[in-house]
Amino acid sequence: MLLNFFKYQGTGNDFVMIDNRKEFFPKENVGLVSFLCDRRFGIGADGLILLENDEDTDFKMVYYNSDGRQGTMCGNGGRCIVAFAHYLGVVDQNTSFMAVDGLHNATIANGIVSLEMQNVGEIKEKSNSLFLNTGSPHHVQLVDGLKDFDVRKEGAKLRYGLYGEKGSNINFVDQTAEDTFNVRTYERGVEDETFSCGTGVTAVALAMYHSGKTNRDLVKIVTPGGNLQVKFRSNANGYDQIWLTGPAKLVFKGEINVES
Ligand SMILES: N[C@@H](CCC[C@H](N)C(=O)O)C(=O)O
Repeated sequence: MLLNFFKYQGTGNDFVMIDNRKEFFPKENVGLVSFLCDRRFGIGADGLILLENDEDTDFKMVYYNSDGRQGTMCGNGGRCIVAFAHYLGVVDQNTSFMAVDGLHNATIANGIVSLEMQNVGEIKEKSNSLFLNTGSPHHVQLVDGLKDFDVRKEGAKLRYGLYGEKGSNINFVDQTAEDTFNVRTYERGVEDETFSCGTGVTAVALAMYHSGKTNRDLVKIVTPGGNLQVKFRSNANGYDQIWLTGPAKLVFKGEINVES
């Protein structure tokens, strides 16, 4: 059987997109999803996303990590699915859609997507790191020499060692200006460094503000795959009006032979 797909990337975090409004995709087939994400035998991606109908919003986002399992929220994937929905004519410039962590508002203009993230409450402070949930769990740690840091090795150590079977995504950070941070992320479910992680850079911006490293509510993030911005409002309970902004692009589309 030939399966139609679209390939998107948001600051180098790449996704196979499938229009599943007709509900044909076998959603519990872990092997199929990991095959489609495989960079040698399949299309190649950090994750796979289904665009589905939703009763109350413009569409529903169903996200899988490249290991084939459904993941928690994906910020870059959320931005890419807005670009995909716009391409399909499902949405215009403003949209709201449903994801695993709830409702998201978003806007798209000239290939730049801004995505509103869920409010964040507690930020846990540990000895040399912070931990928070921005739709997905994130460990945030400042390091020296980020450029040459072994993100895969050190990320895997913390992902399993500190957070057990359930794990966490692990972000390593270097501050380069009052409002600017370089970030490299080890992603759970990909089990490797990715070029960028949307929920991860959101976590970094909030964690850096929380720990006093910056007093800006608009933080610039540089990832190996490109630049993102995170804007937010601090309130008595944590943070709200959190917006993640950056490019999201269609790379190619095609059809792939899937054994049936
Ligand atoms: N790449 C994503 C993060 C995806 C979630 C993560 N891998 C998990 O399931 O924990 C992003 O852009 O946020």
